[in-house]
Amino acid sequence: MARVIPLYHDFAGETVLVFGGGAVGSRKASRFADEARVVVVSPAFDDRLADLAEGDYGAVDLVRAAPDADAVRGWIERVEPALVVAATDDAAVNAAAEAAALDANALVNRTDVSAADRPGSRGARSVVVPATVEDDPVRVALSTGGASPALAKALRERIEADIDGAGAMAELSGSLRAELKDRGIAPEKRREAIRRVVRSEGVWKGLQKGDSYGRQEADSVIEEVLIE
Ligand SMILES: C[C@@]1(CC(=O)O)c2cc3[nH]c(cc4nc(cc5[nH]c(cc(n2)[C@H]1CCC(=O)O)[C@@](C)(CC(=O)O)[C@@H]5CCC(=O)O)C(CC(=O)O)=C4CCC(=O)O)c(CCC(=O)O)c3CC(=O)O
Ligand SMILES: NC(=O)C1=CN([C@@H]2O[C@H](COP(=O)(O)OP(=O)(O)OC[C@H]3O[C@@H](n4cnc5c(N)ncnc54)[C@H](O)[C@@H]3O)[C@@H](O)[C@H]2O)C=CC1
Repeated sequence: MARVIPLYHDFAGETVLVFGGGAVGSRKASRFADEARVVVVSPAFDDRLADLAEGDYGAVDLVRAAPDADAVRGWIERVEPALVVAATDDAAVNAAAEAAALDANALVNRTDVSAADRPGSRGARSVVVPATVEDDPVRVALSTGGASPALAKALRERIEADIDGAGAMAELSGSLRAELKDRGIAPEKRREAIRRVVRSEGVWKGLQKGDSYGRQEADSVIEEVLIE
């Protein structure tokens, strides 16, 4: 089975080009609409895509066309995407989109190929879209190596509850880290203080009540570390 490593990409100012406007193409388009300009090329569009184009998720361009395997290359050259998503129900078109994307130095997400169909390396620019959980600025990416997307979804739903409040914890511990540095606290003490804050049940519970409660709890955890 292909081993894949999760990396995080910044697509601001970039374009994601999706071939295929069905159930899968529209899920991918909505996934990327907050992160990038999205163009969907397809002869027909899922209802969800029409809602997305009208909604406030950012502008998704819907282009009505059914390029054949030869014509997808021209679309990629014109649109210059950072990522191509091959999500049509035509395997030859998806394969052509993958090849043309790689030739154009773009990333490619092939939605119709399982890990079992890809023995050996898939190449570093052939990417898997993980299930993601977000509590800004915290992001969890989850993959089953392509073995079971349904499991990726189920695990994502479990983790959603686990990381509730992680965004606030990231903000709080990030600013405490800067403050301890400014106060000239020695590096080892600083690290120990932050390590204890992010593991403190009291701070997590405090953050659920509000940022200032979390802050108070964190301050007492830190004072304990500093007098040790
Ligand atoms: C390889 C990969 C390529 C890629 O698309 O990137 C891929 C491929 C395929 N998916 C298939 C099926 C389903 N995919 C989902 C759902 C998701 N699929 C996603 C990713 C991936 N899917 C990549 C691997 C991810 C990993 O490593 O785990 C998620 C995580 C992200 C996203 O797509 O946004 C998103 C959940 C998002 C969320 O909810 O958080 C469901 C569940 C549902 O719809 O309820 C089903 C039906 C149940 C099932 O079959 O498991 C099929 C069979 C098609 C057929 O029937 O022939 C193939 C093709 C094949 O395997 O051959
Ligand atoms: N990655 C994933 O999570 C999943 C992947 N799949 C695979 O993804 C593919 C698409 O699945 P669905 O969206 O459910 O199928 P679908 O049939 O709902 O959508 C396919 C879309 O591709 C469009 N299309 C056909 N020819 C085209 C062309 N030449 N250029 C551009 N668009 C074209 C169709 O008009 C349609 O809108 C299938 O091959 C399936 O095996 C299926 C389920 C989940």
